[in-house]
Amino acid sequence: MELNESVKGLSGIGEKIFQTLQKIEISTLKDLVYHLPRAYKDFSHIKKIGEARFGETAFFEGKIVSQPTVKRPKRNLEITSFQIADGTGIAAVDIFNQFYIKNNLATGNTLYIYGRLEHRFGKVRIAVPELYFKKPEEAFQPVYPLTAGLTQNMMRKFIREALRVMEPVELYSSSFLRRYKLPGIKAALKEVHFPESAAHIEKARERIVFDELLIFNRMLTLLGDESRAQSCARINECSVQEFERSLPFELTNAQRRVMKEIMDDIEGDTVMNRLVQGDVGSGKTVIAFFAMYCMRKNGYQSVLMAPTEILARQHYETAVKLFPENEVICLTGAPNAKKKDEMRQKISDGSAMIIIGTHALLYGELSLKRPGLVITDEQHRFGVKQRAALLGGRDIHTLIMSATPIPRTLSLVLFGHTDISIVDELPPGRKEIKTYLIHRDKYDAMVGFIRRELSAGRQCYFVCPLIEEGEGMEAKAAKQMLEEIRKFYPGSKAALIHGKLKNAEKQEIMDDFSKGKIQILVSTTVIEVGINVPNATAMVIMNAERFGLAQLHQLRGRVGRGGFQSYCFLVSDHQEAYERLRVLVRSSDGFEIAEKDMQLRGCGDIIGTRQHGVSTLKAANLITDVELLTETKEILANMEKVYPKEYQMITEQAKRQLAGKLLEIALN
Ligand SMILES: Nc1ncnc2c1ncn2[C@@H]1O[C@H](COP(=O)(O)OP(=O)(O)OP(=O)(O)O)[C@@H](O)[C@H]1O
Repeated sequence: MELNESVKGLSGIGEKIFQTLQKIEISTLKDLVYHLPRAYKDFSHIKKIGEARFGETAFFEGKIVSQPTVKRPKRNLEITSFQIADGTGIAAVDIFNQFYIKNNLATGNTLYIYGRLEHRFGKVRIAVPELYFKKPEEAFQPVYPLTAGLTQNMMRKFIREALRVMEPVELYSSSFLRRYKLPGIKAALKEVHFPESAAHIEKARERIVFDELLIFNRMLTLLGDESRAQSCARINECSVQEFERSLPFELTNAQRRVMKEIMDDIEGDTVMNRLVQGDVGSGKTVIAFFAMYCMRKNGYQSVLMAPTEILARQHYETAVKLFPENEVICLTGAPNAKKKDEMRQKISDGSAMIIIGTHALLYGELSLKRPGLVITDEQHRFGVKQRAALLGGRDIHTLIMSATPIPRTLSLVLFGHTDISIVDELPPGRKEIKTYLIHRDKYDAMVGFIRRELSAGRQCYFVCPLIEEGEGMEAKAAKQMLEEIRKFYPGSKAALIHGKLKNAEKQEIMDDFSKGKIQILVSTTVIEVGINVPNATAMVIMNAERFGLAQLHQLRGRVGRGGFQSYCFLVSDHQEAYERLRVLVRSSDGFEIAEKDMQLRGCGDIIGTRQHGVSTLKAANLITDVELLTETKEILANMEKVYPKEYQMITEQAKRQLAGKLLEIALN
């Protein structure tokens, strides 16, 4: 069978199981054999009770030394207890409701138990025990990520069967495999699922990660490597000093440096392709506006693509302060058809110089008279070239703004073909945001503290997390929060903003909040990126344990944007999350926090990868596999010459995955 055939052809997979498998993104044989174990049970080594550490999960062998006793503390619950000994120690074992096993237990029988050794209530015990009457044949048993309706046994059976009937495609020649000390793909897939030894697992996983990262690197070069086009825009008249005179503040040195870098780019002969990274509140927006200012000064139009409508509006408000109002256009909300036509007209006849909108609105709709620059955010960079082309040609400058700090080692790989500017300085007068972990006992004190902030004229945010069960629930939780808050602070005006509201409603609430007509904004995470209300000084994040650190840092960055001392309260009753959350209490450095977050949770959320582009990585972790990431990047650099056939194969794979991604983005 072929790799991309449906798993439906496998024995045991009918329509119902097929649908269940799809929930964990398995439709084809390829998906199935690349559904890798998240752990292995190690049966290769029998651990002695006397030698295992408490807390260690291991495989034990012992004889039953006490007559099993049965208790029924509740209806439907039966606990069978006994002890085993192996010459080095004795451990107690409890099993629940496993009637079949219970009947086979007798003093003197030998048992194999896989479980966690614990010391509780004065006794050594084996917790979560799995009992075997015979030693399992395999040395390691894979443990797969599952969903309801699937069992480990089923997965093992399906994967074994898939490996038997299909022939994986080998991307490399034997000399390539020898050169990089890699096992063949067939062996690697077999070993990653049904390994003979720990060393085999490591080798097999490395091969699979190697492929993923090589293809990933190729995807990045495909996105970035077309030799830089000649720039169409002739820019020679712009000055940082002159721009600065139109601002209400002095620029920081970092801002000036980055603006200078942009100027050098756009005054050159080839198009700019630059990423601006900076921590929350470091003042990236003004840098974007400087680039637009240069374009306008030289008669070219700029397009600013914002990730949300609220942000597009906010940028519009800033833009009209810096540019003549009739030259700025904001394509958000649903202006009536006549207005829309007028806007299109102004864009195509060149009287609109600054065009702001969301990605969706700007996609494929416009024809610009003199396009010069497209500014987008980091999450939407995949496909930005395609969009630039739609807006009028590939010789347009692009500037990418990153709202998420990405650790340097990683950004060098991810953005290897993009120039990077870092805004590594905050505007003067910013005070560190004081961050506290709030347990239920302290909640009232926090409520009182915020009351004082409100009476001093400040504003605050209360953020409720997205609740898994669906958006309806999310809105409900936030609504309850709003009621509660109105009771807490009867003298202040509070409003609720969430994703289900109409854009015009959202906009009105945001406007009222930024003008100070509303003092308390209760919100789901719609406020996450970019919102800028300098008078807001307190950020309360409910159920903080549900958020990633990088996301919390972004949320926290909504306060502390003016000169006032600001506060962030992470409300959580989940003590087990405190260690992770303390990273935020200790650090205000977005780069450090992002790195920690990636180590703890993988990279998905950080670079917006789950939705946008890198979800092709299943086995690889961009932080822990960073060495292999760099190595594959180096291999790729010479591969076309030395291993042209392999290069071809990798390129095809990369193109196929990229096409899928771009389609996904276009449809979003
Ligand atoms: N040099 C400066 N001096 C004083 N204030 C500044 C300076 N640069 C920017 N600001 C102000 O700092 C605030 C934050 O700037 P901006 O919104 O550009 O941050 P950002 O880097 O985009 O942050 P985020 O990623 O959180 O959206 C704004 O109110 C802006 O007007």
